[in-house]
Amino acid sequence: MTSQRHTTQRPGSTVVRCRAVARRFGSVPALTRADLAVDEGEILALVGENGAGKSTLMRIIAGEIAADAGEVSVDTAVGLVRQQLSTVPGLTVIEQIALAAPAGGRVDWRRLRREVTELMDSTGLEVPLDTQADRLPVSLQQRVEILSVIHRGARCLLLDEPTTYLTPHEVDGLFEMIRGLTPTGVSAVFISHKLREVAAFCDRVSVLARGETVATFDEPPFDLAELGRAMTSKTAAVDPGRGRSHRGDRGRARGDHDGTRHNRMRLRAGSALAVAEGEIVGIAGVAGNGQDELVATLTGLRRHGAFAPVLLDGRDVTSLSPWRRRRKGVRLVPSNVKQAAVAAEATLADNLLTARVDPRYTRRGGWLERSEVDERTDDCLRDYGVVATGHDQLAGELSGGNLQKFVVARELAHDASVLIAHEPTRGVDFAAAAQIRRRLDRFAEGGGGVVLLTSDLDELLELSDRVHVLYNGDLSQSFPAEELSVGRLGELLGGIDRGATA
Ligand SMILES: Nc1ncnc2c1ncn2[C@@H]1O[C@H](COP(=O)(O)OP(=O)(O)OP(=O)(O)O)[C@@H](O)[C@H]1O
Repeated sequence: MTSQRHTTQRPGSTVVRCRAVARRFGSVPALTRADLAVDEGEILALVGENGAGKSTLMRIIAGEIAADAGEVSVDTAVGLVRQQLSTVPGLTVIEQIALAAPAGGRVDWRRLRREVTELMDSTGLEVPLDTQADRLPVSLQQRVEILSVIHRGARCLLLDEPTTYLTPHEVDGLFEMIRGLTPTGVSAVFISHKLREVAAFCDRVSVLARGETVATFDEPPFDLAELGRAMTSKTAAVDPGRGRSHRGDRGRARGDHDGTRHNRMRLRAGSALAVAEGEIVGIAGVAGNGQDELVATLTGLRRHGAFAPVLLDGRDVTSLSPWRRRRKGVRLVPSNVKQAAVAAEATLADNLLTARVDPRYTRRGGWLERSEVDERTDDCLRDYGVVATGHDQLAGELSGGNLQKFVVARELAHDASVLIAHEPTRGVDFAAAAQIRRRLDRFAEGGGGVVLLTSDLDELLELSDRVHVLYNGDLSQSFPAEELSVGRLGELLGGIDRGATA
């Protein structure tokens, strides 16, 4: 497809320009012909399916990696907020920001603190400056990165999915702040899979598909359907099964196993949370209200008294290690897949192997059946449409969304009985998100139990049978999902009228 660009006269000079940029990683062509122009004072959205090359283009503009071909000119100070967090273990937030600050002699801590406090006031992005950054929930770590880049004096912000961990309120705050800066000539490139955010906040949209710029939309309002079509224009047909499933229909299908809902398999935290076979139990809550603690307690990573004991199949498994729980079928999609679910330097096949306990992988005598592992890995990649070269590719080389799909595939593969899914569609494009939702649904229909923690309220209501609200470390009673709406959930999330806590 030829690149389409409808130019209009815009004020402000162009501060970043890329023409016909190409870049390969080994045999993988990440970019084939990317064009991009960012003008002073504008917010440009960069959209595209998982693996389209968005992050690669940002890394080239930021000077982290070089292009193989094409022209790149950058006439301003750019600051990249990466998809993957770069929190340095052991440092406090203010130390982390000092580390990223422009070099030059000793740090004037007083001044730094004053500047960052002012920045927090003006952006509404609050963080505790004296807390160790790696102990903060990922949502706050993301805020630290954004503050750090702005504090460093970047005039063109390259924001690679900066809103994945932010609440809608924080997203509003972030854009209000950037809008406040644009009259002074600051510009931003904003990568997001949430087209609603793109439509609400951006001046222009550039679309990448399979490494090539296929369209640029210059005038809001943007036609989201047309945007979606441009994004998928170079890939196979979008899955026709996309769209909402209906809880009622699904419930009936599940009940039809044999007319009853089995309680054979249960995971239970205290008396509050119980997940039966065939059930998806949603946990709603603003990040930082105890989600990480709940997930850690359910999976055995840590024990938080408020949620223990944990029962599986009616037996107390509170003292079982995460590994032994895995052997009993408890699986996890963590909220930060890249850091917590894979070894980036290992191949996908090795990542499948180390995460699973499967007798099929060993011959008699304990020898590893390598070809079986490789085949299973390729099955996962194929089933979930993961863009990868094959089982031998290193996990760290996958794009963010493709890695997410791989981890969901791995965790849901055979022998899973309970899945703890924490933001399972984070960072994936809309077609892949719909596919992951269908897989969760199908897993439940097949008798699995799912604990779903997601900040996407539509997703929560679409998938869950019942919903608990987590607020300030307390789980509410559960509400049947069909009695809830996004508006009602919003009230519950804010702690208004939460119903009795269990
Ligand atoms: N360091 C690397 N080594 C090998 N392949 C890579 C590397 N970085 C990126 N790729 C590949 O380049 C392609 C583009 O990746 P990129 O991360 O730019 O996509 P993206 O559009 O940002 O995707 P997402 O929306 O999933 O974040 C992918 O196929 C990816 O696997």
